[in-house]
Amino acid sequence: MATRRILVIAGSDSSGGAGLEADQKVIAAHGCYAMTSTTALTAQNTQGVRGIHETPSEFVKKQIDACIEDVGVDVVKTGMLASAATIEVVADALSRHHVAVSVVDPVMVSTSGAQLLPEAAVKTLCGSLLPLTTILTPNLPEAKLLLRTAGVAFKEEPENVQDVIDIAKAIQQLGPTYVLLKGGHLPLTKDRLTSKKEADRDIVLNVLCGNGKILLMESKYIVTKNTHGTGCSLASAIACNLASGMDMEQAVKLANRYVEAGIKLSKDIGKGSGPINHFHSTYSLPFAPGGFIEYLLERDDVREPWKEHTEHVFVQQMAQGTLPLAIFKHYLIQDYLFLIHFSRANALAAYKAKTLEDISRSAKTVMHIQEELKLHLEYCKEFGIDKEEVERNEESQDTFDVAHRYVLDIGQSEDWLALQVALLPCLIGYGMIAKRLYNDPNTTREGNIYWKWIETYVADDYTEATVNGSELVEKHAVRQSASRIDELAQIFIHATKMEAGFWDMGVAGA
Ligand SMILES: Cc1ncc(COP(=O)(O)O)c(N)n1
Repeated sequence: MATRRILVIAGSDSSGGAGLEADQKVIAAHGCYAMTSTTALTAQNTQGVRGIHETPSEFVKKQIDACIEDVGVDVVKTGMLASAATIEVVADALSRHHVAVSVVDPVMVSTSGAQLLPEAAVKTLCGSLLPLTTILTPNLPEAKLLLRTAGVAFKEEPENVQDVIDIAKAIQQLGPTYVLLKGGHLPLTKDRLTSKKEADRDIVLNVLCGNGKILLMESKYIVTKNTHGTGCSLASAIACNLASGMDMEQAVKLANRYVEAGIKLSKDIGKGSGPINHFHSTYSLPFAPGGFIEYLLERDDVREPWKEHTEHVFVQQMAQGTLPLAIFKHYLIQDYLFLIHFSRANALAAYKAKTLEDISRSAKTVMHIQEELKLHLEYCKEFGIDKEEVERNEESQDTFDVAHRYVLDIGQSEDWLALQVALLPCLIGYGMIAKRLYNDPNTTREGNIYWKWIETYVADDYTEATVNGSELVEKHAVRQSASRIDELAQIFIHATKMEAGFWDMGVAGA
């Protein structure tokens, strides 16, 4: 999907819960691209507004033009506009740049009671901006102020649903294509009536009016102090949904649910009315794309088992050439048998893969292992072990048995990626061991009968296989959830311990 660009024209809330700070969080959480034109700075926190520093209107215009003339824009969202002059600038910009969709949150007074738009500017808002607005999102106090300013008669104290609908309709007459009248300031009773009693509050009713239709959206009234910036967040969520191509009803319904969950899942921040949780459905992975394996190896719970696997005494003795030959021979035979099981596991991975590309990759690995097995037999010959002897040997029924059963069990009970991760410690482990020993000046080269083993696993052939396998895992890792990544890490740890166990078996088994 093309990048969806949202230009926010609003004030900054230094405490990050409302204003363009909230807008940008919402936009990021929706996967859209946010640009800003800052109308004012506020010194603000969850308890109140301490000061307002207005941006000169000409500068607001400069920011808008700079963004749209270069990046372009899909939806403009406005919040605190601070002055009549800035409202004129915004209205002029919407016309000049032929902005197709605009979401206007008529911010006038903050929840904490600070005046964010002078009363005198409300007239300008009605006259200049509302006729250009795609959707206006007033709360009830804002709606009343708009109607009073426009000189429209309405029922000041709505008592039931119809009264609220009438207000929404009256606002729509002022020019916006759609009006979303937010009912958070007037929770209704179970019977959809107004009540002065706190205990009767049960339902929040939002009314969407436009396109000749009225849509009533109800949600449960939530008792919470964390509502700072809900209006800003709702309008931004609508802007994102519209930019994504949704129709108005769907955009508003989804945005309502987004904010509702944000209120429910908010954490107390600050001493006053805290912000909603903007990222309740955004789970970021602990690694950048392509960095899954590196992340795994750096994890606290992986480092120790990984070291036990890759720096095992068996490996160190190979490097020094001091590993008893009988132990190595036993290992060679067991490794041959292991490779057969490793092929089976890869064949199972081919079966579990969803695309032909991934099936082919696993099949290629099986073919690769077949070649490796031939080389392995030749290698065995050098140590005086012939094919018959290798095949006469039974698998040891100890750790080794447990090790390949574990991989195959993961393969059967879990998904394709889990199986790939279970195979990973063997695949990349051998490559990393060999590379380290190959580059270590302390490794004995002259006369070391195990030097060839090291060379085998730094050779292009094997390196290619590890790159192939790693890329495959990386490609799929970025599509997982954070909690799944944790589960995969546990599988990796277990499989790594099995690899270390394989070396243990080598040392003990001969
Ligand atoms: C910069 C800025 N913009 C908007 C609001 C309204 O948010 P709320 O109604 O939650 O106080 C605000 N407090 N500050």
